[in-house]
Amino acid sequence: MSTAVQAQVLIIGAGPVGVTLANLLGTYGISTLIIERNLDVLDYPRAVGIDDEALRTFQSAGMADAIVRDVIQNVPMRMYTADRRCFAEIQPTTREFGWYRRNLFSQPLGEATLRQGLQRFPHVELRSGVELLDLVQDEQGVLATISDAHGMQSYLAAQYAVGCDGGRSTVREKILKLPYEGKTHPAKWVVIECDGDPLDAPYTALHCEPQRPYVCLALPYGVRRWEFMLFPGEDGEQMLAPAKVRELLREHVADVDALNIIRARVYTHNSRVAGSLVCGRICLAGDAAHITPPWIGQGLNAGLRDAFNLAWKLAWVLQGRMKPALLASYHDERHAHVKAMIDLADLFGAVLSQKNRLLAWCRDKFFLAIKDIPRVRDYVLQMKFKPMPSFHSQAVMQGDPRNRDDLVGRMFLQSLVETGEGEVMRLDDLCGSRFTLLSWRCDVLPAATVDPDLRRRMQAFGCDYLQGVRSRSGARGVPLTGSGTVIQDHENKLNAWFKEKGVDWVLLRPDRFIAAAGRADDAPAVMQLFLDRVAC
Ligand SMILES: O=C(O)CCc1cccc(O)c1
Repeated sequence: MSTAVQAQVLIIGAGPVGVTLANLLGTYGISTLIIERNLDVLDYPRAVGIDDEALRTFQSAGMADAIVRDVIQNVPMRMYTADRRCFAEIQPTTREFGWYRRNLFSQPLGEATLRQGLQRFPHVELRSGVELLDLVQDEQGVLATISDAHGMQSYLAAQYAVGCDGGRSTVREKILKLPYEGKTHPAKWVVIECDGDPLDAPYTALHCEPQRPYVCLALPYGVRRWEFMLFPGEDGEQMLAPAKVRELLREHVADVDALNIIRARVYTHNSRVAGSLVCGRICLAGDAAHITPPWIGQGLNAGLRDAFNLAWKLAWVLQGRMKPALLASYHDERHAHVKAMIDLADLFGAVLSQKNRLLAWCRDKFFLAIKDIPRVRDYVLQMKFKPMPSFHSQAVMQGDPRNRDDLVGRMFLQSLVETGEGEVMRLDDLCGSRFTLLSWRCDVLPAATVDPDLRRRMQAFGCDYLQGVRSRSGARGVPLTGSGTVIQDHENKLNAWFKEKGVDWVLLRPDRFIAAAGRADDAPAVMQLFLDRVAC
């Protein structure tokens, strides 16, 4: 067996989270090796929901447009009472982060697209048919023992490893021996899919019928999915018999015998999170780190948030820009949010899959009674119940009076901006894989007064300076200049945001979270402080 440093990062598991992480690391210039036990992408859809934060993550990896080609965007979710009246609809109108908030995708197609994305990077390699046998770490790095498809064992060395190896993660269970805290819900569900969608129902429908709660949704390219709850005493495997499957569908389609059923599977809902997401040089992401019931379509999205949060931190540490201790912020920032999402999904599940007829009747009466109260309707319709990440960690600048703590740790909006060359583009595409100091209608780093060493430190840290101005400000045809790169607010959204928040600048991380924010005069001092805290 031979040992060589194979990569800066070793990813175990090439599911959607592992491959997204590899795409992001590839974008940041990090040599990455991703190993996967299976030879191919699994050919059946599991997760279906892709939200706006996930699309923003793909955008950062240069993959959003390719992914969206196979996505149904802006799909509502409706909830129905026991007697089939719609008592709530979720269809957010916001595109605050540049994308629709509720979208449905086909996981096998999405994964194939993400794998194609890896081919852009000579420094990223995917090895399939490879199983992890062991993983050890010391102060220098990690060493994996692997076995290939022929049973040949060898070693792989890397500086960091990330376990993206699913709910039954070897990295979490066998290597790190971490608890997977939470519960497995007692009810099993049968998931059935057919092609040639027989229904005209382009939304996700949650049917809260106590006699058998079920979910019905439309996936890309004419696939229709149903998920039926099973009752105690109903055997999952027996319910997959073709006659049983058609029996489940009989009252939901006109001609059940004409359906082309392409798959039927049994699954259980889990609500679990690993005790820690960072153990020295080994991290966990995706289902290896947490697992969420599907009710609010957040399982995969949570994993993609992990990838976005972790990728730049690994890159900055590996490139010697950021202190390695800052990697701990990955756990701090993700663990709390994941827990909040799981709790919300559990609450949805408990309310919507109520089997007690009296309680279900009370629920329906209650929701029907409040559904037309404008504030309630807006709260549900706009998905305001969704817990948005809000970080308090070492990787954001909290606790300095010159800094706006209430804005720090939240995701910044994304709008269209116009460059000096007149090109209209999404803000994130302009920020690229960097930190961005974005000022609004002022120069917060004027060359005449600001220590040139600060600009040098920012540059070395990987931070650019953009100066935002109102659209069509200045004289017609005269280029706008400043000590930063001047951009125009193409949609007037930055103007509204900065006006409402009352700050003159924000410091954006590569994952588009606000690391610091404040008034013009304070920017140089806060920037110095931030760099003192995080930079090497
Ligand atoms: O977000 C969506 O539209 C789907 C959410 C969902 C709910 C219940 C089951 C499931 O597989 C997905």
